[in-house]
This record gives sequence, structure tokens and C-alpha cells, in this order.
Amino acid sequence: MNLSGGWPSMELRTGPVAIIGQGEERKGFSERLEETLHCLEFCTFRGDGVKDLEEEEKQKAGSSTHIGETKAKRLLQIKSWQKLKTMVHCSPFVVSFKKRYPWVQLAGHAGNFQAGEYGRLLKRYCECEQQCLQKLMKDTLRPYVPGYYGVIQKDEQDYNLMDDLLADFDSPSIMDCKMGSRTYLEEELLKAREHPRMRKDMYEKMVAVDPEAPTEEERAQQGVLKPRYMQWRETLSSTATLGFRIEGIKKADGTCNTNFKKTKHKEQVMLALEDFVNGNVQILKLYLQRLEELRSALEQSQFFKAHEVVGSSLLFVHDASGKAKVWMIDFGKTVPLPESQTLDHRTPWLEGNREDGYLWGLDNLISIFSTMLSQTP
Ligand SMILES: Nc1ncnc2c1ncn2[C@@H]1O[C@H](COP(=O)(O)OP(=O)(O)OP(=O)(O)O)[C@@H](O)[C@H]1O
Ligand SMILES: O=P(O)(O)O[C@@H]1[C@H](O)[C@H](O)[C@@H](OP(=O)(O)O)[C@H](OP(=O)(O)O)[C@H]1O
Repeated sequence: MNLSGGWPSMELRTGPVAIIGQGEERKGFSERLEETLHCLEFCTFRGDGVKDLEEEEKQKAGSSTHIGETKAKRLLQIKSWQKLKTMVHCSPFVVSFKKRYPWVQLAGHAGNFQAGEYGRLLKRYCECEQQCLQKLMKDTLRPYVPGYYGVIQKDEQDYNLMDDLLADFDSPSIMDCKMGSRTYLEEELLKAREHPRMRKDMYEKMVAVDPEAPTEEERAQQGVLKPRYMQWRETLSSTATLGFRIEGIKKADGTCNTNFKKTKHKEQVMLALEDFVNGNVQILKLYLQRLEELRSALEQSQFFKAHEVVGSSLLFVHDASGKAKVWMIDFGKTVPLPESQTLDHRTPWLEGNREDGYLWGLDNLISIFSTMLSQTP
């Protein structure tokens, strides 16, 4: 992990996933070409996509040398497709292939995503997320979340099938902002108290950022409790003070930064945002407009009133054509409240009130965008 700070430090926390769909034999040439190019693009943003895929296939086969005849054939096929792809780049008849795009997972757990059919994404199944997405399809928030198409199974693993929000962009710039003043659920807190479990991995992540952060006891145990780690992350970043934090930014030029753990103050956030939009005032305006529309939709949403929304992100996407949009993603920790209870998402959290600070964070984000715009000549 690169923790040195500042641009142009590169830290790609998780890699993209390459998949080869099943039942390819039954599909037509152009369909297969389309799909294969998509799969290739999923694994090429780091440069050598075929190498990545080979590695992945080897790992799946459980051996570092033998990848099996079918898989070897597939790789050969892909290599041929890639050659073809290189050729078609210089050929004027493949205009439609211009829409191919590299896919990037900016934050979150490694291995959670797979490419679906063109424009769709498979995310490892989570019942909580499924319930939310289903309800959101009928809510005022529908235009602000990825379209949801149900559960599908692939290689004995269930996935939620949803829109790939990058699909309509050319070389998009992407930013993930985790919303809310709290990043763990109240129920996680209760569980951690009942069954305290020291996390060595979190201790290590903590020490890597600040060797002084662990207490004597934590140092002795070489571990920290999850809520303690999450709270430490919240106060180190802008989560506790502004109600959101930047998780990662990938720019159109390919630079990618997930090193925002210490981005805490408004001024630091503004610098990151300015860099993200490359000083483009029009993009800033579009983002501000979209955020304001989202806020109105959230204030009217029945779903939002009735859920504790924790760990959910806003995904910002724009490209050189001047398009800029924001969506809500990640409902893995968005849970329904008891029927009698609602949240305003602005009241400060006190254990038991379940407030998550989502709208407070959005107010602050909107105010930051507005200030930036008011400062432009
Ligand atoms: N529908 C989508 N379209 C395009 N990109 C997406 C979509 N959903 C997620 N991503 C990408 O994947 C990243 C991680 O998404 P998400 O937060 O849903 O994953 P997660 O593993 O559940 O995260 P966490 O560990 O925070 O719970 C996002 O930052 C974004 O780059
Ligand atoms: O960003 P970091 O510093 O790497 O920390 C992770 C981050 O807070 C994730 O949101 C969290 O997953 P959840 O939101 O799903 O709890 C994960 O917990 P985990 O390791 O228990 O999955 C943390 O390790």
C-alpha cells in the first residue's frame, strides 16, 4: 500500500476482473467479439490484460503451470481477439467498438465484481443489498442508483446484476465518496461488544498509516477491534467532521489515487476535487446541479426515511464530452428501521438513535462545490 501521500502516487487497491462468459459457442461472431472485447477491456487498464487473465486462470486451476486444455484454448482465442482488436483500432469500419471501456473498481472489497453482459455488472450477492436495490427500483431515488436486474448465478456464486455506471462514458474520470458520519452499523457495534475480536489486519493497516495510533494494549495484542479501527479512520479523514470522505479518484489520464485517508479538512477536499475535475468549471456546475437534485430526491424518498444508510458511496463520473453524473452505490450496510422509526439523516448520532449523518454530509459536499464555484473567476 502506498501511503506516502499526494499526487501522482499510484495505489490500485483492487484489480479489475476478467471473465469469459459461458455458452460462447452458441453466440454469433459479432456478439462474441463484443463480449470478448469487453472482457479484455476489463483487464487491460493496468497495461497487460492478457497476462492478468492468464494469471487469474492459473490461480483458478490451482496450479501455477497447468491451466487446462479448455482454458488454454480460451486464452488463445482471447489472444487472437486482442490481435484483432489492435487491428480494428486502425480500421474505420468498427465505429461501434469505440464504446469499449476499461472498468475500474476504485474502492471496496477485492474480488466482489465481475463483468456482465455489455453495460452490466455482477456484484457478489449480499441479501441486504438485494433488498435495497429491489425497493429502490420503485422509489424516487430510482434515477440515482444503478438499474437492478435480480440475482444470477455464475460458477456456483450468486451475484446481484446491475447497471455498470461507466458504460456510457469515454475514458471516464471517477470518484468514490463514502457518505455519512459513521461507517459501521449500530448492530456491528453490539456484536463487537458481545464477541470482541481483535483484528490483526486492521492493526497493521493502522500502523502503516500512523505507527503511534495504537494504544499500549492494542500494541501488546497486535490487534484492534473493528469499531475502534473504523472510528479511527473516521476521525483521521473527513467522515467525522464533514460527513463524507473521498475513498478514491481515477482520472481520465489513468492516474489513480486511493490515498485520501488523511484528507480531513475542507481545503484538502477542495484541492482533491479541483484536481479531479481538472479545473473544469462546467463539470463542477453539472456535479453541483446533480447533487442538489439528489438531495431533493432523498428528502422525498420513503426508502431513505426508513433506512439507516451506512457505508454507501456516491460515485462521480465525468468524461471529456462534458457529461457528468453522480449515483448512489453500495447498499451492503443499508438496513431497514423498525416500522415506527424514521431518520432525518442530519441529527448527530447518539448510540441508539441510528442517525447516519448522510444528508449532513451531502449538505457539506454541496456547500464545498458551491464555494469552489463562487471562487472561480
Ligand atoms: N454500478 C456500478 N457501476 C460502476 N462501477 C461500480 C458500480 N458499483 C461499484 N462500482 C465500483 O466498485 C467500487 C466498489 O463498489 P462498492 O462500494 O459497491 O463495493 P464493496 O466491495 O461493497 O465496498 P465496501 O468494501 O465499501 O463495502 C466503487 O468505488 C466503484 O469504483
Ligand atoms: O478502507 P479500509 O481502511 O481498508 O477499511 C475497510 C473499510 O472501512 C470497509 O468499508 C470495511 O468493510 P465494511 O464496510 O463492509 O464493514 C472493511 O471492513 P472488513 O475488513 O471487516 O471487511 C475495512 O477493513
